[in-house]
This record gives sequence, structure tokens and C-alpha cells, in this order.
Amino acid sequence: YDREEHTLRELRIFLRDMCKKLASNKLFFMFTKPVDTEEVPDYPTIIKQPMDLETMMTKVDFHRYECAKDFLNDIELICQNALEYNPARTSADKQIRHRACSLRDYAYTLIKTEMDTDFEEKCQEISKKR
Ligand SMILES: O=C(C1CCC1)N1C[C@@H]2C[C@H]3C[C@@H](O)[C@@H](O)[C@]2(C1)O3
Repeated sequence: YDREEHTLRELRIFLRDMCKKLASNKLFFMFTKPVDTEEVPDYPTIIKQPMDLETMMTKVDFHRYECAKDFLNDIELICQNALEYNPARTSADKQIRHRACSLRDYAYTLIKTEMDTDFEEKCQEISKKR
């Protein structure tokens, strides 16, 4: 079967495992589902591009990521959204911002240590010419 499709399938398997590991870490429970706009009606007025780990798992299945960099861009989005919507010096907001930074650092390190550099380069080459 076409070599490029085989490479992208292997990427999806890897990214599902990354998503699962991040979503199963109790520290990151607040990032696992979309922010409830019924509960938080002003959220969509402040955050224009919401993102969460469940949505990212769906994006993997819909072939929306062609390399790990694209996946990490959405992790960065989760982090930035949390920092922007929860800026106060209250302990609740501080904890959310600390968790957001932990999610970002943990995801980068997990991918950096578990992913073959050549494999990611191959994915980015495929992505560039599509
Ligand atoms: O930004 C977030 C999530 C945390 C990272 C993503 N939320 C916005 C609300 C403010 C704060 C307290 C609760 O009202 C809860 O609904 C939220 C969810 O946390």
C-alpha cells in the first residue's frame, strides 16, 4: 500500500497514544473536554479558537494532522487559551496557568523523547507537498 499512506497511518497511531497519555494524566483533566459554553457563556467571546484533548483525538481520526508539529500547535492552542481566559492572580487561575504550562512542556518532551526525528522529518516533507 502507498508508502506515504503507511507513514501517515503510523503517525496517527503514535498521536492517538500521545493523546491517550495526556488525557489520562489527572493533572490535565481540565483540558480533556471543550469548555462548556452553557457554564461559561462569555468563553466564546474571548477565546476564538477553542481546543481540547478530546477534539484533538477526533482530529487524529479525521486525518487532520500530517506531522507531530501540527499536533503540538493544537497543544500550544490549549495552553494559550487557558493563559488568556484565566489571567487573574487568584490561586484558581494560577493553578490553571501552571497546569497549562505543564501540559505544554509534558507534551513536547513526550513527543521529543518517543518520536524518531527522521520519522517526523518524513511526515513534514509529505505535509509540505500536499
Ligand atoms: O479555561 C477553562 C478551562 C481550564 C483550562 C480550560 N475554563 C474556563 C472556566 C473558568 C475556570 C473555572 C470554571 O468555571 C471552569 O468552567 C473553567 C473552564 O475554569
